[in-house]
Amino acid sequence: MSTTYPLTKTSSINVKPSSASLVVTTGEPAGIGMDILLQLAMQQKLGELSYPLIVLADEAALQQRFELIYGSGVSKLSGPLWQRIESVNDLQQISGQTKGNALPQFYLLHVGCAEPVVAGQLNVNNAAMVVQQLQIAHQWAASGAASAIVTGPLQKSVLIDAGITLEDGGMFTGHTEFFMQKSGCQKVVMMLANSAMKVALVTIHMPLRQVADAITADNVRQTVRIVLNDLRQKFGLPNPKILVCGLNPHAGEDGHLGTEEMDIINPVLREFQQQGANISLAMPADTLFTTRHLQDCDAVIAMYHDQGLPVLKSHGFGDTVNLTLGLPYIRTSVDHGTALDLAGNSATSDVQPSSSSLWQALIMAEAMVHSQQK
Ligand SMILES: NC(=O)C1=CN([C@@H]2O[C@H](COP(=O)(O)OP(=O)(O)OC[C@H]3O[C@@H](n4cnc5c(N)ncnc54)[C@H](O)[C@@H]3O)[C@@H](O)[C@H]2O)C=CC1
Ligand SMILES: NCC(=O)COP(=O)(O)O
Repeated sequence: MSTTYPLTKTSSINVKPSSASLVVTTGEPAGIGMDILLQLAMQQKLGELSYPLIVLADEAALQQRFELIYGSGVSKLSGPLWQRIESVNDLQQISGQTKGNALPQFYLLHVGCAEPVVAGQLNVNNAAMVVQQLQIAHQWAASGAASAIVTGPLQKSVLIDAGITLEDGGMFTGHTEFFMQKSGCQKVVMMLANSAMKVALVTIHMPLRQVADAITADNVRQTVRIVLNDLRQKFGLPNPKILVCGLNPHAGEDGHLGTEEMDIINPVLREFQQQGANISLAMPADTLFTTRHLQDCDAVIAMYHDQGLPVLKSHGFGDTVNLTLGLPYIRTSVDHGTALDLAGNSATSDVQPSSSSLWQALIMAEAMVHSQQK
């Protein structure tokens, strides 16, 4: 039997009795972000979360994506997928209404695209809507109206092509830098985590040619400080063991293959060792990432993006979480990009929710909110 549209409902609804909520940005509208959210909703996963989900997306694009993936007649739909709200305050106002209707899987705040969305086709004219989602999410999290931000993937290149910049006028390089600048932080750390390992980065989105110059004592020191602090506070590890990659092959081979380890990285790491931190000196990255070293270590600090992340993703692409350490609020994200080749493709509709990075990012954000509320 098929169920007819609309998928939203406008009558009174219940929300879970909590003041906490997770705000989800769906990111690039032509990409896979909305698809994965809809899959989780269709598989009744989102209702398992302890906190209501407020999703930022263009409603027409969301409806259209649903039809592309599932067709226009759906037999599995036992309740509304979403309830449209106009502002985060609506969640508080509707929380008292209990008329016995089934809960929606999520609450939708419509953020309109300038032009119709075509799955898989980037449109520079819709880039402003992507950044608008980030601005709303930041405002809500910074004001405490939302408890955490969970981001879907965006296409950095289309934002750059649209002339969108970071707060300081610099190139739009990613969510991490966007939220850092919006929050007035001087430094945050990108960490990716899965069941095999956690990898944090000293430098994030920059050309390889600039990386060596960005490995300064101050940068390494701030990275280690933030990682230690957040492993203690967010992951409940009172004395985490951290291994640190060198920058150069063989960690510089005693200065014959580069001197950053001797001159910059190790002096900073010795400061932390002297303060009692369980942290290594710079190790050759190729052998650091072996089972013997990884099995009893809590986190790895890598010097640059493609030193650490390919190893991590080879152990769990699709169920890794990207999180930002050092922000004044919780922010988790998917590990994958916009996957334009998969957007709107019905073949993705049977993805296993437990192996979805968005699901992992949601449950990690939920666990962090929960531990903060204790
Ligand atoms: N969190 C974010 O906003 C991220 C955004 N990006 C951005 O995404 C854009 C595209 O980047 P790419 O390097 O092509 O990476 P990508 O992750 O979009 O795609 C790489 C390959 O992985 C596949 N793939 C991606 N997600 C998948 C999923 N959930 N399940 C199965 N297969 C999946 C794609 O089909 C493609 O073959 C870039 O603009 C990049 O900056 C990349 C990583 C994270
Ligand atoms: N490799 C992760 C990535 O590029 C995502 O970055 P961000 O948008 O979370 O800053």
